[in-house]
Amino acid sequence: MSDKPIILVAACALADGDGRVLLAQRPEGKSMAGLWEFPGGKVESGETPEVSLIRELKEELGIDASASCLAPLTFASHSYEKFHLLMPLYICRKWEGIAQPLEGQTLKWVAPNRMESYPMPPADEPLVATLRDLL
Ligand SMILES: Nc1nc2c([nH]c(=O)n2[C@H]2C[C@H](O)[C@@H](COP(=O)(O)OP(=O)(O)OP(=O)(O)O)O2)c(=O)[nH]1
Repeated sequence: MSDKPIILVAACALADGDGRVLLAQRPEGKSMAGLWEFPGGKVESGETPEVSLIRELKEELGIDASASCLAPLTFASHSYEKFHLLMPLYICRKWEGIAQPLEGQTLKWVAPNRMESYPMPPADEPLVATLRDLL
């Protein structure tokens, strides 16, 4: 049993033609500031994870993705102090536009075997191996 709320966050590994993935560094002032994460965010009421992710990719990066280009990859299930995070991670290899840091974040295209140089939230650490196997 857990009395923590389950927070649903949809996230995406955007993968370029060289097998690199886009990481975003959480800005100062946010929880877990300075850590590198996959773009995405909380699924809001009335949204599917895919609709939420398409909205977040537009808001955070200015790119257009379609649901048909979001493939389920893996997920994180991790207990933080105040909530339990359930985070489906999609992979997307095709989108329109060029990713830009529209919300004060720093962006970096990183090969999965170099991700240990980019500290990530604890929930994300087990996900990196799946990316390394795939890309
Ligand atoms: N987008 C994203 N969020 C992640 C990842 N790993 C991880 O633990 N998270 C957590 C951080 C946040 O607590 C939550 C995402 O919330 P959010 O993106 O909608 O909101 P936020 O950054 O303003 O977060 P917060 O201030 O409410 O903590 O999921 C990840 O790889 N990508």
